[in-house]
Amino acid sequence: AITLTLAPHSAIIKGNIADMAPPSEDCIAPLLVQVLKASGWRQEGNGSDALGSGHPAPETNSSGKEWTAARRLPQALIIGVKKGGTRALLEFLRLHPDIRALGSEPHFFDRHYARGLDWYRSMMPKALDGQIVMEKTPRYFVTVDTPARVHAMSQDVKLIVVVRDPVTRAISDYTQIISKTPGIPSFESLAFKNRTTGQIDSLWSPLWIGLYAQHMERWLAWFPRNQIHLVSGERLISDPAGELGKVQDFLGLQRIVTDKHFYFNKTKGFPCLKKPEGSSKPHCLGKTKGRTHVSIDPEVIRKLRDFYKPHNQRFYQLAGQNFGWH
Ligand SMILES: Nc1ncnc2c1ncn2[C@@H]1O[C@H](COP(=O)(O)OS(=O)(=O)O)[C@@H](OP(=O)(O)O)[C@H]1O
Repeated sequence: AITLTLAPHSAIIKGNIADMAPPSEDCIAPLLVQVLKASGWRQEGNGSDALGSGHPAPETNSSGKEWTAARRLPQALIIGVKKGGTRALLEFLRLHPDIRALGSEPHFFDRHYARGLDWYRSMMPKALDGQIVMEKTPRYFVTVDTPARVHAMSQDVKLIVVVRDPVTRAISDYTQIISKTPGIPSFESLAFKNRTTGQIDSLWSPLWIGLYAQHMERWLAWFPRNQIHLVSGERLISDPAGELGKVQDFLGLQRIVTDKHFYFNKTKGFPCLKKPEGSSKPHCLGKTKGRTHVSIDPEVIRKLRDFYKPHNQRFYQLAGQNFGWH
């Protein structure tokens, strides 16, 4: 819980709201958040959210509105895709004062579902009334049971998917895999069932994850299209503020994260934050984000592009937009 020490002029907050003339309670909740922020209160949850001590009963005023931060289940999830740019999106969204995001990936719906919703809630950062709680676990997008499980938690949850050219995504994925397990077979030998006939192994995880239409259809069996927002991984790099603007609209938030927050770091080759949350120094994502990919035979890339063409077309139709992957 947060202890409030407020100047006398803010005694309004301690009083009985119901007894008071305007400003109305609805005006005061955001006001309180502003007061808290102005007084240096920071959001927690920079990736170190440990298994919490449960969720304390939040204090309420006479009208039942919560004044202290409490742990709540997420109202928005970044469900994928792996290597799409999910970390960048989450870190950029954290700049928004109305978002409280868990820094680590909880993998609740795919790995830890048996621990139950109370466990999941206890993992979340504390949030004030009106703030949106969210987390990202890119594997959710491709795990078969996840849409039904997410739906069982909330029918209204907002879902975000960052998608990226599946060929580039697969190479990015493999680059990470080989960095963790050096000596594994080459990309080429894993991507093909038979290199001579050119038959592709679509069940190899780095390729299978890129079958976006197939995964999207599973989500659409549980959630309406307008509850799923697609972010272009390519535009998240070329125009982060533009993509962030659309995500904030989707979440029903004011556009507070704008081009003022980003600069393009030429050395890194990616957009970075001028001032990330809780810091005054510019900040780029870590070394594992935006790394040099293993080089792949151009002929293999051409074959993969041919393979994905019909899948991408089907995905564009489901998405109602063309992501321009050729
Ligand atoms: N601003 C910024 N800085 C650095 N990297 C950025 C940024 N925006 C998007 N990206 C792209 O994010 C890719 C990693 O995606 P994810 O964070 O989804 O990866 S993971 O699934 O969590 O491992 C990562 O993939 P690689 O380039 O293959 O490393 C980046 O291309």
